[in-house]
This record gives sequence, C-alpha cells and structure tokens, in this order.
Amino acid sequence: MAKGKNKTSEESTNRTRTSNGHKSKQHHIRKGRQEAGAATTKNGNFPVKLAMWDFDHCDPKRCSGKKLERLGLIKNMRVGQKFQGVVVSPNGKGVVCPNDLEIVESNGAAVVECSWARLDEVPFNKIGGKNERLLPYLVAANPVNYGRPWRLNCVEALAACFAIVGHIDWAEMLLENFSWGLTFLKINEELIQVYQKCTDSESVTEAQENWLKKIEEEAKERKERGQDEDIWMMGNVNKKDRIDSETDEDTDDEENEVLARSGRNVKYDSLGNIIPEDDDEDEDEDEDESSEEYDNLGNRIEKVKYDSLGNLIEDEEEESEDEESEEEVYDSLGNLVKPNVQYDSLGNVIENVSKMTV
Ligand SMILES: C[S@@+](CC[C@H](N)C(=O)[O-])C[C@H]1O[C@@H](n2cnc3c(N)ncnc32)[C@H](O)[C@@H]1O
Repeated sequence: MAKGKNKTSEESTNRTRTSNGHKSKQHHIRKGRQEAGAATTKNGNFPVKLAMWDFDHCDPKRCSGKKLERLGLIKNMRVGQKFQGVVVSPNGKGVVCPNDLEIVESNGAAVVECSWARLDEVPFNKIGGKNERLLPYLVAANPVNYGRPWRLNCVEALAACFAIVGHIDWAEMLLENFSWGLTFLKINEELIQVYQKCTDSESVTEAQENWLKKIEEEAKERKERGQDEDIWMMGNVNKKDRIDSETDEDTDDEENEVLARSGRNVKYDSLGNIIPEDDDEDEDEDEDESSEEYDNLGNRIEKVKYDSLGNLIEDEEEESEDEESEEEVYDSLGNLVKPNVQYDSLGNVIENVSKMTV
C-alpha cells in the first residue's frame, strides 16, 4: 500500500492544520492545485524531508516557512508530533555540526516557525525530537533581521544546517527561492567553511568562540583607528552626535541593524538578543551632552524658562519623556514592551494599541 494511504481522513485533515490547530491557508491553495491536476510530489522533489511546526505568529506574506510550504517543499507538523531528523531550534542544546550529516541525509531537517518575541508561548516539550540543535554564530541576510547574528529565519536556519553538514547544494536549492536568499551564503561564506572543517558540536562551538574573539579584536582596532582618523575626517563633530541621537528614536530592529552594521562592540546572547553593555551609562551621558546648546561665544544656553514672576516653568516635553521611560517594560527575552505602540512583523508601527511586545 502506498505511503499515507492507510491514514484516516481525520489524520490527513490534521496534516493541513498549523500547529495551532487552525486550517492552513495552504490547505486551500494545495487543494486547489491538486484539483487542477498539478503534480505535487512529496517535498517538491527536495532530496530530504523538511518539516516545521507552524505557530502562525507571523505575517504569511513575509514568512519564509510559509513560503516553503506554498512551494510544496516543507511538511507541517502537529504539536505532539516528533521529528527524527535534525531539529534546528532555539530549544537545542548542542550546535549543528558536520557529524550530523548522516542524520540529515537519512531523516532531513525541521524548524519551528514562530515569532522570536513569542518563544515563551511555544510548547517546546511537545515538539522537536532527539536531535534538537542550536545554530552557531551566523549573520542573518533576511530583510527583517538583516545583519543580526543568530536570528535567522526558517529558510536561513535550514540552509545553515545543510551548509554546515556539507550540503551547500541543498542550502542553495532552498535559498534560491528568495530574492535575498543567496546573500545569506555570501555574507557567511568564510565562517561556513570554518564550521564545515569541524567535526562534533564542541569543535563547532570552539570555532565559533575563536571567530567571535577575532571579530571583537578587529572591531576594537577599527574603533581605535576610527577615533584617530575621525578627528581629521569627520568635519562637523556635532553632526555625528545628531545622527547618533536620531538613531535612538528608531525601532528596536532598525536600531540593532544600525548597531550591527556600525562595527560598534555590540554583544549578543546565543539567541541574538542584545546584551546591554556596561558602558551604556556613558552613552546616555554622551547623548545628554549632545543635546546641550551653546551660543556663539561658547556659553551654554540654559534650557530652563521662567514666567513673568520669575518662577521656573517646567519643560513639558522633557517631563513626558521621563514618564515614558519610567513605563518601559521588558519581556522575558529582554525585548522592549512599549505602551501604545504596536509593530507588525516587519517592525512597522501600527498605531493606537494599548500594550505589546516589540
Ligand atoms: C523564530 S522563527 C522566525 C521565522 C520567521 N518568521 C520566518 O519568516 O522564517 C526562526 C526559526 O528558525 C530556527 N532558527 C533560527 N535561528 C536559529 C538559531 N540561531 N538557533 C536555532 N534555531 C534557529 C528555529 O527553528 C527558529 O524557531
């Protein structure tokens, strides 16, 4: 009997549901395609099994996992189902390594399609499998988290897994479906080659640590060199301060992107969250200084105002800023939860919502 023919109709209906139990939009699309007689083979002819648990957190138009599903490349898993191959997951313990080649070749690879900001809603104990892995340091090329280490999207995560075990051909096959896809392999080329030469999980972690040390030293050198050169090359120093403080008003993702590209010493934890640096206070002080104004004799212009009786008029703007910063709340992943501001999955602001995670 052909594989899958003995499934009950309920089982096959469940396969077209997302991990939340909702009927996948793809169910309807696929059904339409099948009715039209289009040939859809298992995994769209991809050499190994690809799977995902989809928690429907993301905008389907921008979601790389959903796109792989639309292409017929990836299979949806239910909560409660386990996967035999390598599961690339934030819940992994060791990192993907070349020794995983055999598992990948015989059983494929899977990912967890969910929002980075909502990992605490994912029932990791009911999904996954016995080969759950983290990815080592690699930099995202997708438009949402471009330049951000560790925070790969689903197609990048699968491609990274294949590339590390030595199947760069499979990585390319997946990424070719995305306009920015092959950039991921380009920006990580050297590092992928480093990982490919390793053996087990420990050796990949060691290679990662050495790489991080190297880029940290390079960044330090650039910073030192930059300071020497800046004074001659930057021209209007005040202009630079203004650009820095404008950046502070950007959204988290934009800010991280700018920081990551700037070569400043940004540190991340293994899930790509920015670790606040000790010198944050200094930065704040710098910002305050940059907002000070001087008259043309170099005297500081006091920003305080007085009424006609000589009483101090409080600066309303500053007051409301203070109030806002007091209200800042962070979720369990260290993401800022901003009151009255909601962002869509690309970080665009959606107005007038009471509270949400950025
Ligand atoms: C959090 S989802 C975000 C998906 C995104 N919305 C998209 O369009 O693909 C990304 C998934 O890729 C895998 N992944 C990405 N980076 C990873 C890393 N550094 N370690 C382990 N898994 C990772 C995990 O399965 C993770 O759940």
